[in-house]
Amino acid sequence: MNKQIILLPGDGVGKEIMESAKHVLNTIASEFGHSFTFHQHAIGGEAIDNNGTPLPEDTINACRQADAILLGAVGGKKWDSLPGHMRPEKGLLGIRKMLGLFANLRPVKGFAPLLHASPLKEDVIKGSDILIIRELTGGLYFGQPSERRENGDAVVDTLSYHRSEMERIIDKAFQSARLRNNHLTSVDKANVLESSRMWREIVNEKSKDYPDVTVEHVLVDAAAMKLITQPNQFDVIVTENLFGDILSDEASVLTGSLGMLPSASIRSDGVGLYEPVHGSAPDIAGKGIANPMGMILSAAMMLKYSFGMEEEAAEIEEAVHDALEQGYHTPDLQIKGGKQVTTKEMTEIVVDNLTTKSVSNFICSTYA
Ligand SMILES: NC(=O)C1=CN([C@@H]2O[C@H](COP(=O)(O)OP(=O)(O)OC[C@H]3O[C@@H](n4cnc5c(N)ncnc54)[C@H](O)[C@@H]3O)[C@@H](O)[C@H]2O)C=CC1
Ligand SMILES: CC(C)CC(=O)C(=O)O
Ligand SMILES: [Mg+2]
Repeated sequence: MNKQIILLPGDGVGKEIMESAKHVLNTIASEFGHSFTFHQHAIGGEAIDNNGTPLPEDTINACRQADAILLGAVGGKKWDSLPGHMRPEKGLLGIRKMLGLFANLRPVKGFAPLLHASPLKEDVIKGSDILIIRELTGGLYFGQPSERRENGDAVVDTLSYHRSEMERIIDKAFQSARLRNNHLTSVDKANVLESSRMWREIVNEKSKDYPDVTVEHVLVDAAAMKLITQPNQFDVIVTENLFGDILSDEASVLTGSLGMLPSASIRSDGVGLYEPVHGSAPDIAGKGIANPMGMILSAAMMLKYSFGMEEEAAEIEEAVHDALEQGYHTPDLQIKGGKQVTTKEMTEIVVDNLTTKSVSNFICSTYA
């Protein structure tokens, strides 16, 4: 199966961890007999420097024709004083919007070997397995006007949603809950925001179409607290853009590091952009120590959601699990003992686990 994959490494650690994803995907291709063709394009700060815009035309065109897109991260201090429309983050927001990638799936499932890597108590996080579904192309990040007024002394950002934008993400969340444990938590701020009251109404309307799914409404401030005190209470969480952005970084604490979390940004026809949840991590960029797991697991999500390669995705997840079980970890994971490794070393260990696994599978199937 030949697949055209667009790579958008972006800025900071984005470039370092994209190499990891490529290496893992090349290994999967040779182990499973697939062909992945990579096309690299600029986005974010790098694109501002080279093309004068965070989202060049040729990047947009390439993404439109791709089978799937992998993105590292964008942003950095160098571009922080640019006007809003010229910032690196606008490139990422722009590609999400242009491709209509309205559903951002952020699974938060700790790997057993990392239970003790979280600052939270083991018995609190044990067994937690959450899917955060974040609306990705509406709300405060896109609403207009968004501007300074009165010579800079006043400011407005706009939180705007159309009913249809809420309906499609809420439907997606109910469908996802059906494939898991049939429990949906809708997070909003309906005690204050009109947009949240409309969101809540739609969740209640839609719940009639999914009578097998239990629904709970939780206000976002309480949800932030419950996420780290009773994470086992959650199955699928659905929420709007800003709340989902914040809650997913918070939820990463359950897994030991923000560097562990992958995500898929998809639309209904399976086209998707896959990226780790974290940003360009300027504080560690260039040191070769970024945790590549969130990026590698994003590549696994790509195989599963865009290419239907479930077995290949599962092999990557197992190789990641095995690397952690063998005691390897990048410095962001606060683990006593074990073996601290660099981004490149961690990637090689995952690749080794993948190839060893295939060899032992081959031996098993040949001599069974
Ligand atoms: N999707 C994207 O491209 C995102 C981009 N950003 C941008 O990234 C830049 C930095 O933002 P921050 O607030 O610092 O968030 P960040 O997510 O880049 O970093 C937060 C903390 O997590 C650590 N971290 C993140 N990824 C890691 C990894 N793979 N391995 C080890 N440690 C990791 C960083 O070292 C830092 O201490 C900003 O310009 C921001 O706009 C932020 C979030 C998402
Ligand atoms: C545009 C991004 C920088 C927003 C973000 O933090 C994210 O999508 O996780
Ligand atoms: Mg974020």
